[in-house]
Amino acid sequence: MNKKIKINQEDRVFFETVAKAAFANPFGGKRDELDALIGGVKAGISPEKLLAAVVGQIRQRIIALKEKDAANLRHWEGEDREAFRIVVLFHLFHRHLEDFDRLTQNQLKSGEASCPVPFARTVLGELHDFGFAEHEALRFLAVFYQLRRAFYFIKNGLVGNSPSMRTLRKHLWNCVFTHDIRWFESRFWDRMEDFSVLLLGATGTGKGAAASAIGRSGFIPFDVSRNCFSESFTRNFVAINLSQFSEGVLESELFGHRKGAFTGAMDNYEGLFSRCAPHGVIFLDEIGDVSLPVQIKLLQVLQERQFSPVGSHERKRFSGRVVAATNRPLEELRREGKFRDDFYYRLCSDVVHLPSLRQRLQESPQELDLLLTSILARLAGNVTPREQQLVKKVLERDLGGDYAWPGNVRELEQAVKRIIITGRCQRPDNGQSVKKSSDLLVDGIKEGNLDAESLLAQYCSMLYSRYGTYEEVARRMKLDRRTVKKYISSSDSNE
Ligand SMILES: Nc1ncnc2c1ncn2[C@@H]1O[C@H](COP(=O)(O)OP(=O)(O)OP(=O)(O)O)[C@@H](O)[C@H]1O
Repeated sequence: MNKKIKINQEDRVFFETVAKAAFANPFGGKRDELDALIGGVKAGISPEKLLAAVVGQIRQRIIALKEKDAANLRHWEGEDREAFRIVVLFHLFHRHLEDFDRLTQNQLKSGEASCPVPFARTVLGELHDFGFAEHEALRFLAVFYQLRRAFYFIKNGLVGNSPSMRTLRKHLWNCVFTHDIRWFESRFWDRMEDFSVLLLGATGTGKGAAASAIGRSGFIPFDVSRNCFSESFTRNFVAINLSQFSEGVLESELFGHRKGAFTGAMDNYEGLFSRCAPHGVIFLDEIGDVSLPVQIKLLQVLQERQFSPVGSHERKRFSGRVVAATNRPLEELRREGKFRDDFYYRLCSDVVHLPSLRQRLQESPQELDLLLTSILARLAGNVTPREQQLVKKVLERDLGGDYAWPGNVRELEQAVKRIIITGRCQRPDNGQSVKKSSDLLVDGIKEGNLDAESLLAQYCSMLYSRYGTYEEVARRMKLDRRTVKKYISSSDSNE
């Protein structure tokens, strides 16, 4: 008969602390404190030293258990078994952090084809030696990869350390793993598809970046026969900007069509829902711009998990997750009957609010430095602190410290590009631009050289620079918002 191990009080306290750390949100405030307790070091030391201390402490306990021939699940029972199981998982995950990071980076470079996982056999072998069944070992290998990937993309995809950004990261982590990772591990690891996420926030606040972090962090099973994960995470995220398509084209883009379904349908076409991998994420951007008939079709997909390509009765299954975003006031649209309540409730298992850049800068002046470092690194490779300070000074000189950044991070990116090219950036002046666009319009009318399209486009632009939103222009002109947006974009590109 197997001997059963009982842990002493000191080990029990240690194991409990490890369990708390294992289940804590890594973007929450508590995790570092718990790691410091496990590692027996002071909080606030560098992340690398903290990790080394944690791994070292746990390794010592595991070695001691191995010496007593007790480092296998079969020797444990009840609560002690659960505590030992968590310590082993925590230990193995942290031992292979660098392997998983390398895999993520390789996968980013190689794109669509899933990369080989040279260390997979080692991890599976270690899990087996600690007493995990084969199917559990395979699942934990996939969960380890998912945890590390999610950490990577949530940390690096969204720059900023203000309190509202920290809250956002914590929230995104919960979108991927639920608020209690124990639930995730035991029940939801392959069932997150039923939890749609709605991202709300002004233009340029990073809704696309947040969606991509969630989309690249899904569970992907490991395929032993190919020694790789069944999909590349780059294939697991497919995005569409719904406001770019007219209603007819949009249905084909989403659901695909069959050859001959309409004039011009020369071949079968696979839509976005067919292209989404089984555990993948579809990002429906600008969901607030979608017409009521398309809302009904999307609602059906979310409810029944089935859809038909245009011109076909074939029922296809969709087993991915939906993340949607809009910068439009959904409450207002719902009140006006332009956004269906049933569709809204299907979309919002979780609603994530993206903070404005203005709020972030008010909370933490350091935010601007962090964003500038990241934007400049993306545009110019490594820049010196002095060069970064020059850019910052121009921003302050030309825009002033109180600038509201209505276009948020996207506007900041454009301002930095302008500074690189021209050495300055301009504060948009509504008064001047109204005059400029109205002058252009009047000149065109006087000269009699405007066709109907340009007349409408310039008038829309003039109203837009006066009132600032597509909605208001659409209301005044009694036009649909999408049409207004199209006219304004065409007028901007002709300037
Ligand atoms: N926190 C952030 N850190 C780094 N880059 C960011 C952040 N937020 C936004 N960006 C960058 O700003 C640009 C705009 O972001 P994104 O497209 O995600 O905004 P959005 O909220 O989806 O805008 P829209 O509503 O207009 O579609 C992108 O280049 C993105 O990488």
